[in-house]
Amino acid sequence: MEIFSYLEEYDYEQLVFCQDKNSGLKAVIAIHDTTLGPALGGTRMWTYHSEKEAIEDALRLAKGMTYKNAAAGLNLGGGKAVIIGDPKTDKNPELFRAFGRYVQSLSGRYITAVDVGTTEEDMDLIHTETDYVTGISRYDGTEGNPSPVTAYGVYKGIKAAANEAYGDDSLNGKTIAVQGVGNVAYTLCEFLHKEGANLIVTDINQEAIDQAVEAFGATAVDPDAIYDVDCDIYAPCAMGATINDETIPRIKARIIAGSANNQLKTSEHGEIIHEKGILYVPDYVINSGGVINVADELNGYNPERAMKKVETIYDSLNKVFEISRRDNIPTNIAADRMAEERIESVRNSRNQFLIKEHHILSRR
Ligand SMILES: NC(=O)c1ccc[n+]([C@@H]2O[C@H](COP(=O)([O-])OP(=O)(O)OC[C@H]3O[C@@H](n4cnc5c(N)ncnc54)[C@H](O)[C@@H]3O)[C@@H](O)[C@H]2O)c1
Ligand SMILES: CC(C)C[C@H](N)C(=O)O
Repeated sequence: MEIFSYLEEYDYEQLVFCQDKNSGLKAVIAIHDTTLGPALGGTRMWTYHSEKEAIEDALRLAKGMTYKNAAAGLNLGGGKAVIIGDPKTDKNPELFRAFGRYVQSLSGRYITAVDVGTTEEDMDLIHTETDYVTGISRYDGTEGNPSPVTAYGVYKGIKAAANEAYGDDSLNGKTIAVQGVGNVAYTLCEFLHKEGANLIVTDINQEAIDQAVEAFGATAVDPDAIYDVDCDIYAPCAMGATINDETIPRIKARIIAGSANNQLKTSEHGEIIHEKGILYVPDYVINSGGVINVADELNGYNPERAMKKVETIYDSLNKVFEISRRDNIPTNIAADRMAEERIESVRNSRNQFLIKEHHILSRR
């Protein structure tokens, strides 16, 4: 991988390598674009098979956050961090403190949060070294964990998609195949079950499957079988790139809508499913509830205000569907257009020199 040519191709601003021998920290922070404000995005801890895989993940996820934050109407840019390691066995307080010091060294250009493999407790440890962290436990009413709010936004987004595809947003009687029943998807299943949807679930963790079967009367299938099931909606809620050449011919759903980041292996896969008549709900729009929630901490957390903003995911998706229909383009391209227009309009209005720019964090 030629790093500088990759950064240039997708216009990344900064890539930071963080190493601390004592704690075993090996992390990468990627900052994609700070036109709209400081880059906000979570920290993922994962057992990457290679350093290249970790760098690529950080870069792809950071770009996704630029689009997510822009589409959600937040005054924030996009960034993401990955820590190389097994979240079950490689965590220690010093590792997160060391990581926190690297976040602090960026002076607010990057603000971190929870992602796969990290928790509110980890954010608290990071917070001992830096203020540039959200999702910590001191905020009343949130518990710091954005997953339930993300789940609510995904639920609203699935309803918007049902309305677009079927002319009615009720999910009663719809069969929904949920891939990965972790933090977000378990709460999502609660909403879907309450509304009368039939659930098919899978996970690589048998305990998570058992819980969903027990609580929601879900039907369990093996991880690879989820692509073959008869369903109305496929909800990818585990890792990315599950919509690819191998899986598309197998997916029978009319709608693809879930919480996972970077669901499409490449943008071209969005075109292929569009041509097949599958309604793809752009991941970074439907799963923006969590970042909307933690971003509210930057203004002094107000749960009602945060939830009101999360409700707007329904309307944002309607806008995406409208652009897609109007211009006859895939929904992923329509969402990109919406986000890029917002970034460009701010970029163009920021052409005056200011001695000291106003900073979103100045209110903290
Ligand atoms: N937590 C949030 O607020 C939030 C916000 C936006 C996006 N997301 C994205 O949503 C997805 C889920 O996040 P989460 O916080 O629920 O994570 P999580 O780790 O709690 O849940 C993921 C689940 O997927 C399972 N899984 C992993 N690989 C699998 C596979 N191949 N097949 C089936 N199951 C598999 C895991 O065992 C786990 O139960 C991630 O892609 C994350 O980036 C999360
Ligand atoms: C809470 C967010 C800042 C991070 C979250 N994992 C996301 O991808 O949106």
